[in-house]
Amino acid sequence: MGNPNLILRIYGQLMRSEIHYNIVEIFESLQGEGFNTGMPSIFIRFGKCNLACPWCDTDYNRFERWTLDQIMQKVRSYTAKNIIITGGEPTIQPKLNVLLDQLKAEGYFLAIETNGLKPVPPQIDYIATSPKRLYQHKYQQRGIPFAHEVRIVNDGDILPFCQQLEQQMQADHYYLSPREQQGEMNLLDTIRKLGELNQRPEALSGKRPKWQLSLQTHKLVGIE
Ligand SMILES: Nc1nc2[nH]cc(C(=O)O)c2c(=O)[nH]1
Ligand code: SF4
Ligand SMILES: [Mg+2]
Repeated sequence: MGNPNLILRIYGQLMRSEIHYNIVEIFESLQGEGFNTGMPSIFIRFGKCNLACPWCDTDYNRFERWTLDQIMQKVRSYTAKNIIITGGEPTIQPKLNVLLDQLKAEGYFLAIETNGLKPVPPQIDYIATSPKRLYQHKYQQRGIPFAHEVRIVNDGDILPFCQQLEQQMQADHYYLSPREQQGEMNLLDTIRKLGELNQRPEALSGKRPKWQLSLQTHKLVGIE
């Protein structure tokens, strides 16, 4: 009879080589947004999304099928130790756990960019979430309860949504970002709204968080 451990290992490897992921792109760049702006990072961008925001900047339905080993080889060819799992919406990717286990086993720090409607896998070290005002009703029903940072895009009458999120989501940092549409950024309107949020008596007295500006700096400087 063969060695049962060896058989299990070979079986495990065969199973893993069968797993495919929907990948839009994998690249190395600097985190462009939020608290970790400037951090060298490997971006793994998954296909598909459970929302359809009109100003979305990602062609998330243009993806290819990659095996776990293909992803790992690409990741190992870069130098950064921070991985940003993004999309599309990465939390709806089947078998994400298997890939995250492998990345963790190889010592990577795992950050995620999620719209915050689905639970975040436990392997993730850093959660950045960008809930969407247009789907406000979904966040009232469900939504993750904690994130390291919340980033809201200023796409209209955003203040009630910001206040809703402060109540329902605990976070270390709260950011408002301008919306970019057809190359136009509503920056003046965004800083005015930051002022409104931060001059509320509850914010001034520390009972409500302070909101800060987050820009997509990678677009401003023309990197990926
Ligand atoms: N440089 C850079 N930083 C980013 N942070 C979040 C990104 C995203 O598309 O999720 C992104 C991106 O696409 N590029
Ligand atoms: S949640 Fe993000 S990826 Fe999905 S449609 Fe909205 S902006 Fe695009
Ligand atoms: Mg992007």
